[in-house]
Amino acid sequence: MKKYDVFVIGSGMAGMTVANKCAAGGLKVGITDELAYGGTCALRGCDPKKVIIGATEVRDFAHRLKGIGIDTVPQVNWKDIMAFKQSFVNDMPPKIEKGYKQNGIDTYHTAVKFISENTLQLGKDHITANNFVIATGAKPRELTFEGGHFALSSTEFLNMKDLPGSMLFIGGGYIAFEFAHIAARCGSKVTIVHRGKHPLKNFEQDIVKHLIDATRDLGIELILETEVLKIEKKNDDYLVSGKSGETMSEFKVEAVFNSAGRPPAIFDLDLVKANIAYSEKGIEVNSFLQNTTNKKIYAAGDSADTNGLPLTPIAVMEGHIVASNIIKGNKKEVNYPPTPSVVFTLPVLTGVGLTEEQARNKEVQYKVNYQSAENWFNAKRLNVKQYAFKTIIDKNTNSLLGAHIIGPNAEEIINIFAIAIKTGIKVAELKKMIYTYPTMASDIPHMV
Ligand SMILES: Cc1cc2nc3c(=O)[nH]c(=O)nc-3n(C[C@H](O)[C@H](O)[C@H](O)COP(=O)(O)OP(=O)(O)OC[C@H]3O[C@@H](n4cnc5c(N)ncnc54)[C@H](O)[C@@H]3O)c2cc1C
Ligand SMILES: NC(=O)c1ccc[n+]([C@@H]2O[C@H](COP(=O)([O-])OP(=O)(O)OC[C@H]3O[C@@H](n4cnc5c(N)ncnc54)[C@H](O)[C@@H]3O)[C@@H](O)[C@H]2O)c1
Repeated sequence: MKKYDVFVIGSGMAGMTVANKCAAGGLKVGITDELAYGGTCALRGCDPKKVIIGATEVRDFAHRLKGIGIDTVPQVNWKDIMAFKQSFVNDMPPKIEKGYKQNGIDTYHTAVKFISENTLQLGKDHITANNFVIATGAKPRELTFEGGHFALSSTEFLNMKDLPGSMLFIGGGYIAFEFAHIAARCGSKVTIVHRGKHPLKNFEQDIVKHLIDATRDLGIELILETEVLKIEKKNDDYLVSGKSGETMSEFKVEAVFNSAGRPPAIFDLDLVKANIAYSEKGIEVNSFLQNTTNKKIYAAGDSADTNGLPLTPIAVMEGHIVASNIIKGNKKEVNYPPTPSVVFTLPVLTGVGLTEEQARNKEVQYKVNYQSAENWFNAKRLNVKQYAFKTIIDKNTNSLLGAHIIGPNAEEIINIFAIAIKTGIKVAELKKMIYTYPTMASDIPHMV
């Protein structure tokens, strides 16, 4: 039986970070993944999505300036942008595996299961290790209603050879909004069906309202307070049934996508055999990211039940903490800085720190600046309809508690607000900074 100091399950951002750092720290490391090395972000998430969005940004910008400087709005060439996207995806797995080999890491390509507290079944082989790291990420929620299996995943969206003429997204979260905007700008007729009253429920709802307007302006049908309960195949189409109160509604589309959430990918690992405590949210861990019941086990990224958001930078951060605790003993406790989060629609929606509702529920005196900035120079020169912000300021310390923006380049600007919250810089100081002009950042002093 092969024995390792550390064996990592899952080669996404979390697993890769742990494996490379532990190997650099002199430990004997093995890693396995049931899919190609690279994980969700690089192969079927953030990166390929962002490459495709590049093309839709050109179309969106041209559309805004049509008749005021631009004559024709270009079409997105789906096949070409998909080929460009694929060039990034194809590069990753061999590059990552080469890096592992150079670092002396043993590489495997098999799904694993625990057979005891310190043994894994890997194909026909057994492997033992002083520490195991569960970094298996998350998978699309299984849709258990009738015909749920007809719904395609976000991965299948990112691999579509041709764009269907119409499509429906189940659930109104990140994936639905981002992919719906891509598809609508590439010419598909899109519907989003969300069960709750408020889509993107963890974002500042006054800012989400502007995205709802922009989404409907784009021609996307956004159906709220409706739960999808059935999908039927009707010749080449799908009939999707939803329920809102006592009212049933039906939608006929060429493709249906499952954007109903992503639970942790831990339920096939036979965790009980290894005495590993877990919940629906992931592997249960203490502040060192070590499992609460089996001390040989650590977890990082989307598969760990932590207070960190299921986002790439958090997976990387947790990976570093796990590696450090394995190498040097439990010394580093996880402590999440203010985490900016982005919905890559056009316009971009983003936020960091407390929402107004969260501030209300805390014992803190705060003031709110909420304003539409559609008449500001930046909105007018770019001809954007949706540009708005909400900042929440602690009245006692005069520092920022939260910032929420929809508008051009908001995905970049929000990082400045994240630094402001983390450092506790006074609003007066933030206002006194010199910002390049005319840029989106030059609006910051007027937002606080
Ligand atoms: C469509 C989409 C878009 C996203 N966009 C963004 C974004 O723009 N920004 C952002 O910050 N985050 C984004 N995310 C979230 C981000 O991708 C994840 O938070 C991040 O990839 C988590 O990294 P991880 O290492 O925990 O898991 P993963 O990257 O999912 O890696 C886990 C790996 O474990 C493997 N695995 C699972 N089970 C087993 C098993 N039993 N045996 C062996 N291997 C196994 C999987 O094959 C996978 O490769 C997006 C997610 C999706 C789905
Ligand atoms: N830009 C980004 O950072 C980014 C982009 C994409 C995905 N992600 C990550 O991926 C995760 C999963 O994204 P997601 O969009 O699938 O999930 P999500 O959790 O953001 O949203 C899913 C929504 O679907 C609703 N829903 C579930 N079943 C339904 C049904 N039968 N009918 C109607 N509505 C239903 C839920 O109420 C929920 O609000 C996110 O939590 C995020 O961490 C991040």
